[in-house]
Amino acid sequence: MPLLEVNDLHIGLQTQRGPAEAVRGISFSLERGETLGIVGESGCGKSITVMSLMGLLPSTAKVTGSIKLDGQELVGLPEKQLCQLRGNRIGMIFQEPMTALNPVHTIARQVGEPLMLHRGLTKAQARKEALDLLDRVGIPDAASRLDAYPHQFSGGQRQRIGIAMALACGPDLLIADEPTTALDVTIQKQVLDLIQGLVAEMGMALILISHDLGVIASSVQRMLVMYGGSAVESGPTETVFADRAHPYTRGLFAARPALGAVRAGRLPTIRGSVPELVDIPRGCGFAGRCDFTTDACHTTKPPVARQPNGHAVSCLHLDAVAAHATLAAA
Ligand SMILES: Nc1ncnc2c1ncn2[C@@H]1O[C@H](COP(=O)(O)OP(=O)(O)OP(=O)(O)O)[C@@H](O)[C@H]1O
Repeated sequence: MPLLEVNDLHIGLQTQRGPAEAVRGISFSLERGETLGIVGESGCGKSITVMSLMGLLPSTAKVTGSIKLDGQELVGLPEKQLCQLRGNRIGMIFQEPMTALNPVHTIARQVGEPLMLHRGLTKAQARKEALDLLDRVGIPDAASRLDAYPHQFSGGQRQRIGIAMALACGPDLLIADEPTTALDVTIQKQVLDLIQGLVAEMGMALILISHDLGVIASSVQRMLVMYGGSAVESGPTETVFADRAHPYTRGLFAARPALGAVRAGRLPTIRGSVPELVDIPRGCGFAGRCDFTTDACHTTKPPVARQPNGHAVSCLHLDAVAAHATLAAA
């Protein structure tokens, strides 16, 4: 049985322009210790998808479909039971570390709290464990800083504290939502290396959200490309990188600056922008921006074409896209 199994997940939200679907029938699974990256432009539904795994959606959100953790259904689970999973079986690292940290509590209390709540440790035991964790994530001189407050740390150190909190109870699944985006470029790699090292060491499964394809390439075994609340392409990372079968995936790769390359002219962009939720076409979400669109794309949801190696693509015009790619490469 997979550790996580998401099946036909739909998430409806209330927006200023009325109710709309932010996630439109997404399915994926994750084995124990497996790593999955989710990519896509801002507003594609990446965060909403992982928030639903944590039971952290707005109370007005309507969720249908299934999310199973070790076979246990999470959709519809009462808040009290979801709370027992959050921070215990599932840990989350947020883009902005202060999302997880409370500015008025010491870091010893914040890192130790999940251990008292979920593992029944005493205050003294939790403090000792917090010290070990803070050492492990690289907080210098952690013993003398246990009673310091979040604002007394740098951004990179705050993210390390957030990582210590997420890992405190040894979760089976770690979710990292753009964990380095808010940090200085100089420390982004250190924090990413720390997460990767801990994931490997602790044998956790990882879901990493990133808009940086370089980060995805170096960090995860499988990837899922999201657009308009749907998975347009997914599969082993190297296969998706090699094939780029969906026009949206191709657009993301084309818009990526090549490392060390001398740029001649402007970088290509994907024309148009991510539509508002209420404006996403009924058929393929990408229809409004795609060069291969026909009338059918606006009305027909493309079926998923799945290869034996797990590479899956949803597009009505796969042959035309592939032929165009071959011509462009020649
Ligand atoms: N609480 C909410 N109420 C209404 N709409 C929301 C809410 N949260 C997110 N949305 C909308 O849902 C869509 C998906 O948002 P989401 O944050 O999941 O995107 P994302 O792909 O993670 O982007 P980013 O990288 O910017 O976080 C967006 O159109 C967003 O405006």
